[in-house]
Amino acid sequence: MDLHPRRLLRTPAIRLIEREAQAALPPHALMRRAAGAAAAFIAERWPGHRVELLCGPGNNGGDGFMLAALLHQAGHRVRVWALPAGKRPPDAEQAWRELPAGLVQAGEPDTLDLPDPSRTLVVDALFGIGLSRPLPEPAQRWAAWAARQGSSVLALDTPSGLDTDTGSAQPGAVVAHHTLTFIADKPGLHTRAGRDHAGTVSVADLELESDVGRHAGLPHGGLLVRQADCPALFRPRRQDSHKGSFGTLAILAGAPGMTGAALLAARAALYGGAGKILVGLAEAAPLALPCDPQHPELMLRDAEGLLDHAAQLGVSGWVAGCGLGIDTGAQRWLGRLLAEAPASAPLVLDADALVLLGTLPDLARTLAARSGPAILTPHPREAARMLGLSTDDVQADRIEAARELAARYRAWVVLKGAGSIVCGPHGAWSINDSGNAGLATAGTGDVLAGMLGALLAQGLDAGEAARAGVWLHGAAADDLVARGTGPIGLTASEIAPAARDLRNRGGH
Ligand SMILES: NC(=O)C1=CN([C@@H]2O[C@H](COP(=O)(O)OP(=O)(O)OC[C@H]3O[C@@H](n4cnc5c(N)ncnc54)[C@H](OP(=O)(O)O)[C@@H]3O)[C@@H](O)[C@H]2O)[C@@H](O)CC1
Ligand SMILES: [K+]
Repeated sequence: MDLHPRRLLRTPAIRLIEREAQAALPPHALMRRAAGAAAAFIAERWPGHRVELLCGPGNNGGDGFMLAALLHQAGHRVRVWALPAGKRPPDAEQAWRELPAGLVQAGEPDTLDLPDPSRTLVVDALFGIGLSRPLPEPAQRWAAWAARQGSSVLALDTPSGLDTDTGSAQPGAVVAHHTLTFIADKPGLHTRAGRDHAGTVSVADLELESDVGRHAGLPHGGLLVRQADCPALFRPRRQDSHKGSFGTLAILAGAPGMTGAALLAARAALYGGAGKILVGLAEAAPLALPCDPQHPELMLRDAEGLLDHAAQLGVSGWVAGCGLGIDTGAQRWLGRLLAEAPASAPLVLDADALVLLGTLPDLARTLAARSGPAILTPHPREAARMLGLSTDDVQADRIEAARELAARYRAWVVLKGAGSIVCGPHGAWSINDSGNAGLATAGTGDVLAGMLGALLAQGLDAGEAARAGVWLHGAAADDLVARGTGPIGLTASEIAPAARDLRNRGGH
């Protein structure tokens, strides 16, 4: 069930595969496979548990009925709570008819308390990918009841009320600890509210793996980024190497009062393995801070001086924007960077650089016309400003927002937030699987930008660097949380050393 690579499919692709399979297979075969996979999943993880099944009016409810029959046969104590249904679809109707007598309960579960919650599993089979309206009552009440009981909650296909394409959750949507999703994994289980509602996601491919492969193309197919997708992070270094082997990264950042942003990015690049790091602070020489006392390895310059001498200094990659400011100086320096940096030097553009790109069409045109690769790292508000949308519009479909930005700027885009989206200039998208709420603190974006710059300087191509950098950033935060350093009070400065340790250890 732990498929690799983990493909993510949006509903049109899932529905297409479902239709083709329905046409090729005997009636009800697909639902039998779904229920069989769920029964095996439960037998392995919750042997001997009582099972409370909450079943809806459509085929998701049908999965629940078939599962109830299988669990009953296997000796579990099973109760079925069914939402009122008009005319059920044929598969669900068949499953309803096959239910052994005595399993369906009269009344509603939320009038009861479970006698032995730790030995009970609640299965959410209320709604799946067919829910096109707000989650109705009493489903919302049943979802709240399930959460109150303290039992494990397993969602079939998706937590009811969660949009598997976008990760938007309806009010009252089920919060599951585990989701067993059918045919293929789905993007909405991993981004936005999906991360809070779906819990651990496993896939039952219903023996349709090759069909998934055929329908996994754009625009509806993407990938989940996990450790196994980032081998470049863990490649051993050759003994026969020197600092020139790992690139010279230049960082244009840190207006007066924002020097910290520049240092966070630069230190992250250092821990990220860049060979040499130059920081061009957004101020006139002489610098207020000539050296980073904590990391004297970093070479501090003024922005203008760094741009003037970049070629002689052998700069092989750039990060720009962290605390850069948006005044005329910042505009000029970013303009120079976009026009002068050779195509061989990839760029990471973050924070104020994105504000400037969104407000100055000349800069945007210069970027789109560049032949060298660039990675843009907006959070949803920055993405909204660049697209002329509201933040809610961006969040309503994060994948499409990332695709639109990537196409517009002909760049790689990392749309940050729970389940960051990584999208290439031709629209190929993936969703990062690592990270936690501890990252919602000042400076973590600067750290990500520095880490991405370091990976580019070490020769990863832009797509590989974007996926691996975002995964590493989140995975380091996950490691810190596992050690008790967060999520509350996790600081941005702690991420880069944790990421270094993780890489040298060979991963989780
Ligand atoms: N995809 C696959 O390959 C496989 C799919 N399988 C399973 O089927 C699931 C999709 O099933 P599904 O399309 O039937 O929709 P489902 O998500 O169950 O629920 C929405 C339905 O409820 C109806 N509805 C009625 N009253 C309503 C009310 N008051 N409030 C809201 N809705 C109400 C609603 O009617 P509508 O809004 O369209 O009028 C709609 O028809 C899928 O997730 C998976 O679990 C597996 O069996 C095997 C392989
Ligand atoms: K469900």
